[in-house]
Amino acid sequence: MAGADNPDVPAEGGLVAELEQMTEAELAEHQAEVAEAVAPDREIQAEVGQTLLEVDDVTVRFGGLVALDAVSFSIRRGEILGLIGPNGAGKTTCFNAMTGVYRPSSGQVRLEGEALGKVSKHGITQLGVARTFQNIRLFGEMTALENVVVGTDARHKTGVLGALVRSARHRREERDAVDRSMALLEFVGIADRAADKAKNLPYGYQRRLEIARGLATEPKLLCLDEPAAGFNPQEKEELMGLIRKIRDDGYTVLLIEHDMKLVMGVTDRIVVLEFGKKIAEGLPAEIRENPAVIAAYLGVPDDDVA
Ligand SMILES: Nc1ncnc2c1ncn2[C@@H]1O[C@H](COP(=O)(O)OP(=O)(O)OP(=O)(O)O)[C@@H](O)[C@H]1O
Repeated sequence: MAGADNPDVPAEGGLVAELEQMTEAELAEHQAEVAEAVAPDREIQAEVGQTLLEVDDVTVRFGGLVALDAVSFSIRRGEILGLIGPNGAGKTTCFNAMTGVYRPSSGQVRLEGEALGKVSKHGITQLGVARTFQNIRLFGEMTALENVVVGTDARHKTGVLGALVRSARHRREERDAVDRSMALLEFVGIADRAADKAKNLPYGYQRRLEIARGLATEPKLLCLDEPAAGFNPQEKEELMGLIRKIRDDGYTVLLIEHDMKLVMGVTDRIVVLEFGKKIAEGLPAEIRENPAVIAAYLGVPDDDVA
């Protein structure tokens, strides 16, 4: 496995120094190579705008509490969809119903037309839905690079036997995984700390590492649960740039976020939940003017809104 002694991992600062010495043309070519490595599945771009995932009349109950009440919406390929609503509105429950953590009490979630009701959490990841968590969940004792390499496992084709005998395919997959993981770390802007243990990374780096790990599974849909929590305004600005870059690289993104400015600034469309029900759906400009949304947020300070 990759690690501090692995020759594939550049020495701290090595990559940054290398990039600084490149001409503009070399840098552009290098960035195109990184983008290609990050999203190898280019065909997804051809289908931008088609429905990727449908939440169809989904209800989730916890005993007597209806956390999600007959909610329906679609996520289209190539868009950044914002899922917002006051505290307790049902956003995380919706994420959990989409990613197999909870099973809907009724209704269906479908990915590319395939019902996910009986698919395991791992199976849903393999079908192409990745997520990050409100509370960061990294392998603290592993390096940043190793955390991302682990994420690529969802795509490996070699079975246990192939891995045990270290077949040629297994070795190639391992090499490709390290290369792609390095490209992902560079893509999210933390390649200079690839060899550091995750637990020793600054908070903002850990959040970016979670995103890199999600992208490592080559998801059709990347779900981000409050990725800007705890960020200062400049970090939020940079995160918005990264989320746009992910979308521009061909991915589809679902975003739960508490910061209204960030949500309005980065999303293509927004779905609003309140008390488990969908109360609005539309373009950011429409949502901002929507009377039901304004009423739902009345009295909620600007930076506590999502
Ligand atoms: N596992 C659970 N068991 C019981 N009730 C739950 C569970 N998960 C969520 N709930 C309840 O369901 C409702 C919706 O919660 P959810 O966490 O989905 O809201 P949210 O919009 O993500 O809120 P926040 O912005 O505070 O994270 C809340 O009333 C919550 O207390």
